[in-house]
Amino acid sequence: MSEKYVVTWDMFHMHARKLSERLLPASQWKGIIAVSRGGLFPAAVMARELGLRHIETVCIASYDHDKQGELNVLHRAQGDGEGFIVVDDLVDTGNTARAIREMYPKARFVTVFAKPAGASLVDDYVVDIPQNTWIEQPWDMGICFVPPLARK
Ligand SMILES: O=P(O)(O)OC[C@H]1O[C@H](OP(=O)(O)OP(=O)(O)O)[C@H](O)[C@@H]1O
Ligand SMILES: Nc1nc2[nH]cnc2c(=O)[nH]1
Ligand SMILES: [Mg+2]
Repeated sequence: MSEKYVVTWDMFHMHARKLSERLLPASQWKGIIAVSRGGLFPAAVMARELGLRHIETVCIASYDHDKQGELNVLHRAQGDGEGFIVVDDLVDTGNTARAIREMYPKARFVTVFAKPAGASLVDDYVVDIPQNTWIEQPWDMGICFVPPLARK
């Protein structure tokens, strides 16, 4: 990926709240299925905003840092997703989203960020990101010292 898009906690929170707003009224949902691990972050914000307390997970591993391998489903919430919101932090190639759609055909599947290759696979998302751009999520970063420009 040639470009980088840095996401702060504040911005992530704001986007996740916006996504929640579009899922009103909350009474139509039984709960949330978070695509772990990335989806756990928006799921927590959405659960709070929508007053939902039934949270399930589908645990998928595929990326080793920025290289994607085979999808490995370690755990999956039961059912076809009816009445549930399935949330992931982002859709990139769409490989994860395709697997999720097959597992939960009746769920509403949403993400915070979407790149063009996967955008059509989700029912809704908040932020468009170019395909050549790596999204640096706040939970993968830390605050660190930056040396002054005029360092001796
Ligand atoms: O559209 P794709 O190309 O499939 O990529 C999207 C997936 O990649 C990341 O998860 P990852 O597999 O890195 O695991 P993590 O959520 O545990 O960090 C992200 O959270 C999505 O789930
Ligand atoms: N953090 C992060 N994980 C990803 N998994 C697939 N694409 C991305 C991305 O752009 N950023
Ligand atoms: Mg993920």
